[in-house]
Formats: sequence, C-alpha cells, structure tokens
Amino acid sequence: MTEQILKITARNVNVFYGAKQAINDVSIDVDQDNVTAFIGPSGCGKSTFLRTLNRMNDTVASARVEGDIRLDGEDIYASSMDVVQLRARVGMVFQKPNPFPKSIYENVAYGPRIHGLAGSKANLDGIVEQSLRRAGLWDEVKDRLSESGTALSGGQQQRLCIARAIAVDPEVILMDEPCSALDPIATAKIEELIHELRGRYAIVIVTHNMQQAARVSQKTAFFHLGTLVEYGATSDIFTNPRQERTKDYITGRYG
Ligand SMILES: Nc1ncnc2c1ncn2[C@@H]1O[C@H](COP(=O)(O)OP(=O)(O)OP(=O)(O)O)[C@@H](O)[C@H]1O
Repeated sequence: MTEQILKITARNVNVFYGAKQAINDVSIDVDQDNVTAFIGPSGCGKSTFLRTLNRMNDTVASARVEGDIRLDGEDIYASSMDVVQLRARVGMVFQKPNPFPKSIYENVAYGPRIHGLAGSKANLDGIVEQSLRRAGLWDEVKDRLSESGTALSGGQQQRLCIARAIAVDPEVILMDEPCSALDPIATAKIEELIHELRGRYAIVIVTHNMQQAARVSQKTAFFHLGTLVEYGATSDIFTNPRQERTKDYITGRYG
C-alpha cells in the first residue's frame, strides 16, 4: 500500500463513563485518502472511540477522555479548540437518519448559514445543490426542495444527513453504523456513495457488518473489550489476521 497522509492521529486514548473504562489505551492513525472501518462485537467501544474524534463524548456528562488526538497535528482537546468548528471539520452521520423537521433545502442550508459560508442566496443555493449532488440525492429531490426532509424514505433521509454534513465543507466524515436502519437497496446506495466520497473526505465508518467493512474500507480496525486488537489493510484483516481474537471474530466464533 502506498504511503498515506495521516489526517487524525490518536495516542494512548482512554475513555471512562464514570468509573467504568470503555476504551483502554487505543492508538491509531486515520488516513486522509482511505476509508477506515471500525469493527468488533457489540459493546467493544467502537462508537465510543469514534465519538472521541469530534468530541461528541463531551455531550455525555459521565464521559471522560484521556490521551492525545490530533487533526492535522492540531490537538482537538486543547482548551483553545472551538468545538462547534471542530464538529464542522469532523462531521458525523448517525445510525438512525435524523433530518431536522424542516425542508430538504433548510436541512442542507442550515450549517453553511450558521457558519457564515455563503455570501448570498445564490451562493447558498449553489452549496445546497452541490452538497445534494455529492450525496447522490439531487436528482431525486431537486423538484421538491421545500418539502419536509422527514417525508423522504429512510435511505434518502440518510443521504440528506450526509449532504448536511458535506455542506459545511468537512475534512473528515464519521459514520456510526449508517446503514443499520436501511434496507439492502438503500444500503447499497450509501456504500456506493462512500466509494465516491473517498479521497475528498477522510471517512471512518463503524459497522457491525463485516461484509460491509470488507466492501467499503481500505483499512480496518478490530476492537474487543475496549482495546484495539488489530489494525491494518482491510484485505489483510479479513484474509490473514495476525491475532487469534481477530480470526475468531471474522470467522464468526463470537460477536
Ligand atoms: N453514555 C454511556 N454511559 C455509560 N456507559 C456507556 C455509555 N455509552 C456506552 N457505554 C458503555 O461503553 C461500552 C462501549 O459502548 P459502545 O457503544 O462504544 O460500543 P460499541 O462497540 O459501539 O457497541 P454497539 O456495536 O453495540 O453499538 C459499553 O460497555 C457500553 O455499555
């Protein structure tokens, strides 16, 4: 595999919920131009670790994060870091599509507007169109931009949420099981979209579905009981894992 530009570096990360430790000494690098998948059995800490990458754990009162996480070398837990700005740079798409109860247009326009990214209405229209195009949704919604985002199908809602993340021009997109509420056709569309977005944004996806990890990612990290057991090229993790625990998981011995 060719040398990769590192987008995020995490070192010796621990996460606690109250007294309970959910992540134990995890260090990992996220590549700029690859899709990185986090896999592992339920409760192993995939989502918790993902949420450290844009400080979403700050919203959980009992959560405490230790360690060093850098975005382009910049400490994201530094007191000088603007968390609102950080979450625009490191966008997130959740398990359940969660459009605002507003029009399709407003769902996408909201972020650019509050971040002051559009100088004029024409400019904002352009951002909305481009974001919806990149999210593979434009052709399906261009004639109904004033309809409610919540009236779309589940798969369309998830692409709308991806358009919403894209609209503020992020550097990284975190996806937490983005297809788990979708049917196979909507899932295939999101997977196709992930392929198209690769390279433009660094992408990290948490998935329960090992076939999905194998299909969409170039790097895979296997978590177990709060630790990072193995991290490497997806092809190696699935065909030639080095750790017994990885082998047991990918062959379905537990999970
Ligand atoms: N808000 C919270 N408060 C307390 N404990 C939590 C909280 N969120 C997660 N945990 C605990 O932290 C551990 C890791 O959970 P996490 O959701 O990160 O795992 P996961 O691998 O993403 O699981 P799943 O695949 O089931 O979503 C679990 O033991 C979970 O119960």
